[in-house]
Amino acid sequence: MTAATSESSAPRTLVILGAGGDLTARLLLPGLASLLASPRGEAVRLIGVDRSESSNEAWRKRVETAFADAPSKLAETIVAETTYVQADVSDPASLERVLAAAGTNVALYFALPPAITLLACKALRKLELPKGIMLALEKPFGTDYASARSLNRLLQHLVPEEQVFRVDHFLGKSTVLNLLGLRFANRIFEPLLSADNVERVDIVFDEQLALEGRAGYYDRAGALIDMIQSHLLLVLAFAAMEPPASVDAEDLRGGMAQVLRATRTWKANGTESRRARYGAGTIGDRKLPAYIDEQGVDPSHHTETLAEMTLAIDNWRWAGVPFVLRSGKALADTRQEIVFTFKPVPHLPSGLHGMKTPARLRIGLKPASLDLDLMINGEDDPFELDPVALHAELQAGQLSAYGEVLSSILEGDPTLSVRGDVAEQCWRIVAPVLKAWRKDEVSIDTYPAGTAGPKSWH
Ligand SMILES: O=P(O)(O)OC[C@H]1O[C@@H](O)[C@H](O)[C@@H](O)[C@@H]1O
Repeated sequence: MTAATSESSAPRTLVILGAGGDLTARLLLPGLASLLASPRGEAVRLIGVDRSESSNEAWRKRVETAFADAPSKLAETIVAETTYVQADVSDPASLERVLAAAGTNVALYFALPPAITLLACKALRKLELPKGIMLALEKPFGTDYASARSLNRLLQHLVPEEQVFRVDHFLGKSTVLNLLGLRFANRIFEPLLSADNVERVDIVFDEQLALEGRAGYYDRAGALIDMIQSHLLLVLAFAAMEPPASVDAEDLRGGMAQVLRATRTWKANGTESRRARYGAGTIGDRKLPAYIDEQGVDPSHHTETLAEMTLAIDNWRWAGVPFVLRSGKALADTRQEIVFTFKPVPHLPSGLHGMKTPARLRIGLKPASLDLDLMINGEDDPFELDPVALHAELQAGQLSAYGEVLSSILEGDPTLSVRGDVAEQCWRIVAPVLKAWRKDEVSIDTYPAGTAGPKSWH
């Protein structure tokens, strides 16, 4: 695997910019703990950086609390040694202090909103960076195609591409990575996965979770940018890419870029897309207000909480097959899967009857599972077809998705991070839909929270 290594053999120092934030507490620190407690854990130094005044002691307590669920010797050492630096990351002098504290073998994790990450990168341009420094950036990477391109250009001035980690935790999900083994290590599915046999592909990520207090971020993003522009397009890349020669960073990311470059909205103007927003409702025993009544939401943003878009892939393998990507919040069920629906057989022998559902291959993202839906001869009337499902439950990986992502950053292996051109392609693909929505060419529907979406969509 391609690995950007530092010459120093000192343990890597992970510097979290935005240490006081929600992402650090909810995902990064628990992810780090899961990595440290696994056989892949290695010694690492940790420095927390934020603009608010705090102390080493208070920061240590936060780390200790976040590590509580996955204790390990390595975690104990980190807690004992970790330090906190108060700094304004947009100020070069402050960042210089941070880098001085970090030493030589450094990974800088920007756990910050995109606008602040941009300011921090601009400030870094004024400094001499330690050789081999890794820069890890959270999604969303830019706010559109143009801003993603200019952020990429800025990063190019800072470090070589293999030292940039555009984090998308879906690439760390064992269930997404399963696609590679399933497709490329078994002869039985791959030859079938093409326009010759597949009628459509659905990539669905429906959640019961609602806004969960994230208005500050979500009300500007919405379901399309939050889930489809980033995560689901990467899942599509894994589901549709050509078999790569290897799974190293060059081949895998090259394969993803190639298929995404061939991907476009089904209609050039993006008006085949659909969007909706939840109204008041109940999920289980949780009563939810309408999205627009959630705290911090500005109704004038017209933010959607459910988005669907249909894509075409203009290449030999997939020409004419619709890929339907959909994700929403506050829905009745958690349905998170990739479904390949196969075309009808060329000829059903006359006399065999009762063909109800097409054959389907379903890959569950949460929980990890594999299903093959088939029609076979029924028990009573041997010429009557009945549906049958072959079902396998798959083991989820030992590491959380963030544990996997952090492991690759600490090892300096960019395979599971988003390459710059891939991030740009993802923005290019959704651009017609964003434009159509801004111009109100696609109406915004509503659905009561806790239902399967707008009635008109069924
Ligand atoms: O199921 P996971 O791994 O938490 O991923 C889904 C989450 O992914 C995040 O990136 C989105 O911002 C969330 O809105 C979403 O809920």
